Parts: sequence; C-alpha cells; structure tokens
Amino acid sequence: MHENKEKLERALLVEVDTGGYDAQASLAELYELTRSAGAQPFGAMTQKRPSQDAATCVGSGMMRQITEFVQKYELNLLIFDCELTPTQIRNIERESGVRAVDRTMLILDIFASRAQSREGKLQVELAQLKYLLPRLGGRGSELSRLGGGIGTRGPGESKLETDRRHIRRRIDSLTAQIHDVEMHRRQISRRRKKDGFVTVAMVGYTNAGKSTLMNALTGAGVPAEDMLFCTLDPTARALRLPGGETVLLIDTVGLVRRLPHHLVRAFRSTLEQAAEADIILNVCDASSPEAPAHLDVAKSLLSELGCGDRPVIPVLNKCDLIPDLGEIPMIGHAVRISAKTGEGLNQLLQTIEDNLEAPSMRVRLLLPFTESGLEAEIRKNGSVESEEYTENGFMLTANIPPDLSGALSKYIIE
Ligand SMILES: Nc1nc2c(ncn2[C@@H]2O[C@H](COP(=O)(O)OP(=O)(O)OP(=O)(O)O)[C@@H](O)[C@H]2O)c(=O)[nH]1
Ligand SMILES: [Mg+2]
Repeated sequence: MHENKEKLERALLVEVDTGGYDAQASLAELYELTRSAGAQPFGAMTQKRPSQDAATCVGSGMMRQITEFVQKYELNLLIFDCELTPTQIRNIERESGVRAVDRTMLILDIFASRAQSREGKLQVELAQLKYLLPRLGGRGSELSRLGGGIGTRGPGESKLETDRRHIRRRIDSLTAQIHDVEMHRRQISRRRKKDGFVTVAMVGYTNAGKSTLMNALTGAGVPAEDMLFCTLDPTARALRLPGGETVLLIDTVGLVRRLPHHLVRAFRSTLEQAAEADIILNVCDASSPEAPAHLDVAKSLLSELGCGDRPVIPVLNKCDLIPDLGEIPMIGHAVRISAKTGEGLNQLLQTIEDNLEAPSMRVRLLLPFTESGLEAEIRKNGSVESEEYTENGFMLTANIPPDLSGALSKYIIE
C-alpha cells in the first residue's frame, strides 16, 4: 500500500497529557495509527502538564530528552498525539532535527492513501487543504517538506506549491463538488427508500471487523485487514435473509477516538448513509477491553445524527478470541458473533429479520389544505397513486412509510 515500504520511517510517539481524555488509550491508538500509516512506532514518551508549551508543546527538559532519544536510535519522525501549531512544528523540527507531525496530519495521511471513491478523495483533499492553509504563512521553504513520507502524501501535493489564493479557490471548488456528490447520494438513498429497499448499516470502531462481516455475509470481497481505516468508502451489497427478503447491507468508515475536527465533516457525510438506514448494526471487537466504550461512542454519535428512533443492534464480534464466554462484556440484547469462524451469523440474520419494519402501507387520506407540510412528506418519502381536490381538502391514495402513519392517522379514511 505504501511506496516506501523498504525503508520504514522509525517514529517516536509523544503524548502530552493535558487531561480531559484517556491518554493511555489514545496513545495505544496512536501506535496503531502509526503502524497503519506505514511507519514503525519505535518508542513513546509521555508528559503530564496542565497545558501545551507554546513553543515546543512539551517542556524544554522533555524536548532535550526527545532529541537525545531521536539521535541515539536514529529515528526520523516524531508523532505528537495532539494538534500542533505551525510555530511548534517549526521549533520541534529545528531542535530535534527530524520531521514532526501531529495526530491530525497522521490521520489525514492514512485517509489520503486509502480514499478510493470520488467523494472520499474530495473530502480528504478538502480536509488537507483546510488544515494546511493557516499553516502556510511565511513558510515558503517548508513546502519542501513535501518530499515524501507521512504528512506529505495526498491528492493536494502538486497544488500546494502555488499560493494561498489558489488554495482558497480550490477549497471553494472542492466544497461545491462535494455538495453535488452529497445531493446525488441523498437522491439515491431516497429512491432506495421509495423502492422499498430496507437498508442495514454497519457502524463501529475501525478494526472491529465490519468489512470481514460484510464479506462473510455477502461474499462481497471488500478489503479487510488488520489496520486502521481500512475502509473509507461506503460499500453496499445485497443480503438475503432466512425469510427470503433481500436487504441492502452497507459497510462504513470506522470511528476513532479524538477525531480531528477537520475530518468530522468527512466522517459525517459518510455516516449519514448509516444514519438513514432502517436498521443499524453497532459492531465492536468484543476481545478489546475498550469494547463497551466503543459501543457507547458509536451509539451517541448515531443519536447525534438523529437515528434515535431506528433499531440499533449491538454486535459483539471476534468472540472466537475469547475462550471464556464470561469475559465478554454483558450488553443487553447484543448478538455474539465471529465474522471469522461464522459463529452466530445465523442468529444475527434472524435478529435483523426480527427488526424489519412493516412494509409501507397503502391508504386513502383526506388531508386538509392546511397540512401541506404532511403532503410534501408523503411525496418525499412515500408515493402518491392518485389525488383529487375536494372542498374539504386533498383526497389522496398513497403508499406511506410506517413512520408517517402516526402523524397521518387522523386523516386516514381507509
Ligand atoms: N479473530 C477474529 N478476527 C477478526 C474477526 N473479524 C475480523 N477480524 C480481523 O480484524 C481485522 C480488521 O477487520 P476489518 O473487517 O478490516 O475491520 P473493519 O471494521 O472493516 O475496519 P475499518 O475498515 O478500518 O473500519 C482483520 O485483520 C480481520 O481479519 C473475527 O471474528 N475474529
Ligand atoms: Mg472496513
């Protein structure tokens, strides 16, 4: 996946623990992110302090230790588990003599090397440029950083040599293109709904096994590897349930702790697909001690995206790695599976089937003229077979989705 595999970059990870988050778990994740970016995490240093040092993020004593460590083990990269200002990066690089990247640059770099779809590429380039723009000021020479390696890859590379104005124009153009792609995607998902397609989306932390599960259930052949952010672009495949119905199974981008805010939007737009699904599978790696926390993060993100009303099924994957069932976190109605061995998959399919909504209902309605909002809803989410003006309102024969039936109940005639 990476051009320069022969000479892996050797990195020292630096955790500046300013409190307010689980620094140890975050560092463990930084380790995996580093590996996924194709570098070798060689060691880690942690410093607890109330806030970042303005000049070098860590204190001056620690900075000296870092420099000594880098020289002693001939490392070529420092990875800070936070966001660094341009000044900090400049100072750290000058003092240590090696390149410094922060968590955001690292994640952006992984994204840049993984994005396949047009939207994925647009989103990554936009996030990279937005991150870079405020960091360009008077650093003309530093653009020579773009020689290769982590923090330097990406679709934007060639463009970065031009001036800020050019970058701003590019940002505007990317934003407009992304808007178009998003509109198009919403249209498709609306059409699927209208056509009565039931969609089932998988969400969860990166590396939980979503793509492996997709492959096990549908034979999709989606890449699934032991690396973070293996999947960036949502894929959809037909899935046949034991009862005979066919639903659409959607694989989504994995979540990560402390997501750089530049990427939140990119995530959101891909997760929106999940948000619109009829049923959501919240997949986690049951062998990880973090599993319950991961399930919670995904769940609260889903409710932020407005899917509180949809069935969310917790799925505990990788149960084959836990010899003693007692060690699996107890989560109410969770389904236990192993995407690898196939254990529990029938149970999962059955659970999906049990959660299928009633199909859309065909009704006759007399809708007062004042309810034009509801009429628009019916046209948008259902379909109108015939309509007629009467003096008491619209007389409609329509197929309506079940979630509209409540609001419409008092107008239904038959
Ligand atoms: N032992 C075991 N390993 C599994 C199981 N399911 C997935 N894996 C492994 O976990 C790793 C990650 O699997 P993926 O399917 O790529 O995970 P993902 O959730 O799609 O990850 P992202 O695309 O990064 O979000 C791979 O090495 C899989 O082989 C399982 O049930 N048991
Ligand atoms: Mg995946």
